[in-house]
Amino acid sequence: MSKKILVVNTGGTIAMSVDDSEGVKPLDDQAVNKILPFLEKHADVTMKNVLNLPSPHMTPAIMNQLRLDIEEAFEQDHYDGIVITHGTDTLEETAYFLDLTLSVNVPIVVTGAMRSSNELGADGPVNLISSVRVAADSDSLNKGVIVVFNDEIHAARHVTKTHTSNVATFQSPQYGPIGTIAKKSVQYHHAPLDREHYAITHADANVPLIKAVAGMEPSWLQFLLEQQIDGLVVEAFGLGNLPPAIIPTLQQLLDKGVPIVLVSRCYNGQVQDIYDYEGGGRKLKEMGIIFSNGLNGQKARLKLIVTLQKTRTFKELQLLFDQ
Ligand SMILES: NC(=O)C[C@H](N)C(=O)O
Repeated sequence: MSKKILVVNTGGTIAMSVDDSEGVKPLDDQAVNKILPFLEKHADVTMKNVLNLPSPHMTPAIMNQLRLDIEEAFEQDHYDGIVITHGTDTLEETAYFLDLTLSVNVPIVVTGAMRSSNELGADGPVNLISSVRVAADSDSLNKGVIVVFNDEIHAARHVTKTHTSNVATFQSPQYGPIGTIAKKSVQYHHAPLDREHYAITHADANVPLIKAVAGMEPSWLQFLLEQQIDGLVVEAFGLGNLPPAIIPTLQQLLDKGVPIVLVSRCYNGQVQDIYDYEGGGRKLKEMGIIFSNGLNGQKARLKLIVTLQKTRTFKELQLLFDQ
């Protein structure tokens, strides 16, 4: 019997077309629907157009609404798997947010396209067919939310967009893909070891992300002191070190009870409390800054938005960021 798969469309280039001036725009009617007849060979597919957004318009609040829409659709009708089509710019963020929060125990696949629907060599149709095949494969159970793109399967926690235009843009720099898609089969090589789930109600915490650069001025960060923020993520240098000039600003935020999560600008490795000079990781740890374990900045921000609903205590947040 063929598996029941729900395809939830949210927009992105997969649902856009290129015009004569080479501008790419969202289509009124989602182009993804045209792919439906090609999916039916692989599963019993239902399509729902829930949004038609370029993914730079995505917000954590919209991601949370998407989670609720998926949970509601799943309650109404039991599906064997769910595929979400999404713009690639923030695809890793929505995939990771859903990985942390979605309480649906079937394969969840996120996909998209780098080339618009009417471009030669459009990658949307093949990515969508691969995603339906992966969602319908029982080996895809218990892998967390996965991203299927360019014949590869990636864990939401590790995948990131690495190229502005190449169809092989999605990579997991630290660990590689967890599986590949062959002409006739789906093959997993390994599974993500750590799975986390947080039951949340909303996703509206105000958490900015800042990136360290050489010669950073404290005045650039004045806005952090002037507005009410719930948390902060800082992309530090290398192993987790910062310019000493910004430390007093961070200390003021900590004194106000604002949790600060540290990640690295490097896309491999983890931040660690090693360097003992001014601004070095060891000093940052002593100040109470929370060290993340290998998440990139944009994902650490989402994890902080989610975990702030559980606790605001620095020590407890550190335990959650150790996972
Ligand atoms: N390839 C894409 O989907 C990029 C597009 N700007 C988006 O994220 O909506």
